[in-house]
Amino acid sequence: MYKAIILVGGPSRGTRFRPLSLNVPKPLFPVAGHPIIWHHLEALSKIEGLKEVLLIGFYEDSIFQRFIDDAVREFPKINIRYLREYQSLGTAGGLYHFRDEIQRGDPQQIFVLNADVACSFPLNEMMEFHNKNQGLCTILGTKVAREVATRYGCLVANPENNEVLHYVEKPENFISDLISCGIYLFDCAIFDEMKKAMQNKQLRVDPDQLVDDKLRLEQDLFRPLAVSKKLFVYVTNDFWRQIKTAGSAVPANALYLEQYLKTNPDRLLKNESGGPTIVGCVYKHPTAFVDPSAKIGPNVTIGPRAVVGKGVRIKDSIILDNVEIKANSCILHSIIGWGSKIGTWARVEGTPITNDQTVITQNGVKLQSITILANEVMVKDEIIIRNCIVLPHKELRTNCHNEILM
Ligand SMILES: Nc1nc2c(ncn2[C@@H]2O[C@H](COP(=O)(O)OP(=O)(O)O[C@H]3O[C@H](CO)[C@@H](O)[C@H](O)[C@@H]3O)[C@@H](O)[C@H]2O)c(=O)[nH]1
Repeated sequence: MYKAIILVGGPSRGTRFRPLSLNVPKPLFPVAGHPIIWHHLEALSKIEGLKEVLLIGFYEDSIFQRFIDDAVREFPKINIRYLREYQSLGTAGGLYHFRDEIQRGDPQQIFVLNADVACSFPLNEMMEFHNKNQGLCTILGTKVAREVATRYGCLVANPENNEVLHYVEKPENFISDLISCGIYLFDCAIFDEMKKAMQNKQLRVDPDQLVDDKLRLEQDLFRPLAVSKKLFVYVTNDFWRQIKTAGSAVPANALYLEQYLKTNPDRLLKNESGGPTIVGCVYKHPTAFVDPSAKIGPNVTIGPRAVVGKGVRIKDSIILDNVEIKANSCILHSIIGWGSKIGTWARVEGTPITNDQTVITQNGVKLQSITILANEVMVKDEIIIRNCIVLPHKELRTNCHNEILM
């Protein structure tokens, strides 16, 4: 029997996801028509013998209830629960705190998944790899561009057997382009290692060292595991990316839509006579309406009850619930928030992003990125909004470029 944990974090961690996280906790933000962590559940549901998924975080208890109610109907073989940390305990702190709950029923192995990633989740392959070596933990790893590697947990592995020789979390200088995807498979003996790590932390009396009560997988567990030759990496060449900023939901959307094309093409819109023109991968919620004269795609998700008018063009964007886009408007590289209204002949445009930007402004200037309208924003007829982040309930009557509109 197997179990899985999704580390969902808490409200204080979603700040880079603003303004969208003002409306919905980041793990529940819809990407490719489903909450971010629904994709984790879908992947976990394909593991034979996986009985329980625990969401661990420090959000209020009620936050995940509706999602869980829907998910248990959709994935009936999995028991899904939320366990709340009384405060942020760190990436291993919650696991350690709830260790009895996690080990109840004696699971053979436990998957631990960061919530804020989009991935093909090659979990069965990880498991096969894990069972062939002598490790306590297998990390899913991937190669990234050298210039961004230091933003992640970096690994140096033995090319013969993929044993991790060296692990450094977000090193100051480049050590490797092989990084941790934040997806792990553990044997239950990891809890003994956590106990040791916790004791070491409590014993540490170096006054110069900033001691807090958090236990972190990356800093407190992986280093000693690498030293004792119990840490391995399974390297994937399939898709993976972080979802940190609000804008990064758009490229994540593209990855999942392209995956649908391979695995569930029926989830995507097709070109049909009398229907809108579809370019590439497009997901539309069944309750949304798109006028047949509109041209949509590639990489577009249209949420529940959205209405897309005549002659509208949408590309590389996420349109959320209850949005109305009036005739002949153009939406490119943008996220249009819940209940927003775009007038006729308007243009809302951002810039496509490649690697996730970690900052929004530089020297007081808004960097080129995805344009984001929060909820209930109104863009008047013929207005152009380019490279902006717009906070909730704004009414935009003049053209705006490169601004954060509060
Ligand atoms: N339950 C809980 N979850 C937490 C806590 N702190 C963080 N998390 C969750 O743990 C995950 C990692 O978050 P961060 O601590 O912000 O780390 P990071 O910058 O995303 O880096 C991590 O992920 C990278 C891959 O995306 C890794 O490369 C890196 O090594 C590290 O694991 C996220 O899903 C976050 O919600 C906590 O105190 N409690």
